[in-house]
Amino acid sequence: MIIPVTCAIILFEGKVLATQRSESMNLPGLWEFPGGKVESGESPEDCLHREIKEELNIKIDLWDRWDFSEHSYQPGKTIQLIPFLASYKAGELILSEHAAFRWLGLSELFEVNWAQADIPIVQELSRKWESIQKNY
Ligand SMILES: Nc1nc2c([nH]c(=O)n2[C@H]2C[C@H](O)[C@@H](COP(=O)(O)OP(=O)(O)OP(=O)(O)O)O2)c(=O)[nH]1
Repeated sequence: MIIPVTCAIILFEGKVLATQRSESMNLPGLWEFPGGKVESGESPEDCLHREIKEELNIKIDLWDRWDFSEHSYQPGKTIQLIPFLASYKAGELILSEHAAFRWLGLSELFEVNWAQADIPIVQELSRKWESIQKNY
């Protein structure tokens, strides 16, 4: 089974938002880009706007969609993580599900314990960091 999950790489003032999964979530304590499972009939973009509003109470603008990263945490169940580059638009950040958040700069990207599926995305972000900062 492949489970499509969207996530937002949210940029603001030269940093990127990372959120820590709480004890009530799967993969507790691990860090991720916020987002969630795509519901049936929903576009990845609509899913991301909905999840970000629910989880963080903020609005974002979506930019590029990046290639997905796949990881199987359990046999027979593969997470297909679909990343979108995004920027913070409006609203006060209030966590409703996560345990914590951090705005990370380039040198801090690997300070947190990322969920496995996120690691290739964080590596890509690190490689593209300078050009991304020029464009967004
Ligand atoms: N949102 C998100 N989930 C991720 C990331 N990396 C990663 O492995 N995952 C995994 C954790 C979960 O197994 C799954 C997403 O499920 P979720 O629990 O966040 O999504 P959801 O709120 O729609 O799910 P549910 O509680 O309604 O079942 O994908 C990531 O960067 N962001």
